Amino acid sequence: MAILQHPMTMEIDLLITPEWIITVDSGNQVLRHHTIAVDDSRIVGIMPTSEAEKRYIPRQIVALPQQALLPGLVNAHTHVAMSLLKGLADDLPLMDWLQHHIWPAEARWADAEFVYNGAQLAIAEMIRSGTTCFNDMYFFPEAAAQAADESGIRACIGMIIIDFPTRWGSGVEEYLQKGLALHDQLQEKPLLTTAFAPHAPYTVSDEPLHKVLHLACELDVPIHMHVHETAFEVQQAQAQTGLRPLTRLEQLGLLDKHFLAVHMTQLNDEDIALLATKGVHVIHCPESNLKLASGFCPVAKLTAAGINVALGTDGNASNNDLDMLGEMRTAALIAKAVAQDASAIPATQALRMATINGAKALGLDAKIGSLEVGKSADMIAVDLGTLESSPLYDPVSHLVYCTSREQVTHTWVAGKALMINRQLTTLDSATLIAKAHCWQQKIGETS
Ligand SMILES: CSC[C@H]1O[C@@H](n2cnc3c(O)ncnc32)[C@H](O)[C@@H]1O
Ligand SMILES: [Zn+2]
Repeated sequence: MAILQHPMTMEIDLLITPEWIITVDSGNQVLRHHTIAVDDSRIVGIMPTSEAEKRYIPRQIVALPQQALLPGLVNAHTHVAMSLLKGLADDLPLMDWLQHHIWPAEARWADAEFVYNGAQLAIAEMIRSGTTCFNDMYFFPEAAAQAADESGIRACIGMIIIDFPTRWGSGVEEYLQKGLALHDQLQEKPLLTTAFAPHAPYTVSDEPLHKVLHLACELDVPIHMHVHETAFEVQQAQAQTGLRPLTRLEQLGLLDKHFLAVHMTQLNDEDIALLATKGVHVIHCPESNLKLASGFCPVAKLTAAGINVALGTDGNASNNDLDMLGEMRTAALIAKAVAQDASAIPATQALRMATINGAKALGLDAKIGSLEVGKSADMIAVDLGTLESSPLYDPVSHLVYCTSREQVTHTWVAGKALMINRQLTTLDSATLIAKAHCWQQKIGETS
């Protein structure tokens, strides 16, 4: 028997009707009484609910009467495996923390299993706090890639370069060769991309940077590096070479729209003009910068100069969480203090930094970063009907200034639900906690 259908009806995977849709498109729209339609991993429609109900025959319907639906958060700089070192060494400045605590611990413990277990733990924390894409820099990137692939999260995996031998390899040539092999392998993984990740100006010499530049151009992938993180870094480079690190990178030809400069707490007006002219992306990690007392990134000045500023948590050993909602709030608050201007980085701008700006930095903005027809369905739902969120005049204000990560109820990547009503679908929390305790016992005994 033929079933009569509306002439325009279409079978699709999923219809979601939240209380608010925060698009983060160019108009920063906040829509009510609207529904989002998803099919085959992509957003196929955003329209008034009454219209969507007529137009689609969904295989699944999700009603979110208290929630805001927004693009998944993009953590544009992290070291996922370092979740296993969370709280191991606190209250120290960067170089003391790295040289006397973190590097020795990594030399002892950071093998493939450590990276795989740490990455799983971090990915679970990120999915639970609304991050749908992360940009990583760490040894054994193939283990982080495997954890990301199995979990269903989107990730940009760093092909690291550092001048000294580590458990992952004997030096630059081996790192490059292993990184390129991983890049080839990941071509068949639609959610995984790669970036070159030379560690920092003080740990990577000119020759490897030349090679990175050449290969990054050939493969058309971003380059991601810690730069101008502390005053000491800049002073030491000037004393040793006569050049500020950023000037050296410019002379090497690295600065362009493929370059992601992480931290950037030490910037003068000339540096800012250079970044703007070259189209460099700045990745701001305010909580790591605060905890290590590294300095303040002048985000309001960078934004005013037209520079794309995205947000990262940095690793769990310097933050000590991977909470992008919290990072967004810290970024908005600290920008006002640094600029001595309460209007610096308003809530809409902070939300863009945590979403579309991260997507732009990673070269993924045609795919993710906003809720628009044609983009991948990387989305999160946040409960704004809680006591803490009441009353509510402006959902974007609440998302930035008064929402905790426990209010994230659902997380989707490419249309697949990775968390439903706070239950992870691809990872088992109890197993991850047990594994973390095993590592804690091993590492704790020796530190
Ligand atoms: C080459 S793998 C990444 C390497 O970076 C270290 N690291 C973590 N956080 C920071 C930071 O804020 N500045 C510099 N280096 C950092 C991490 O421990 C790995 O050794
Ligand atoms: Zn870092």
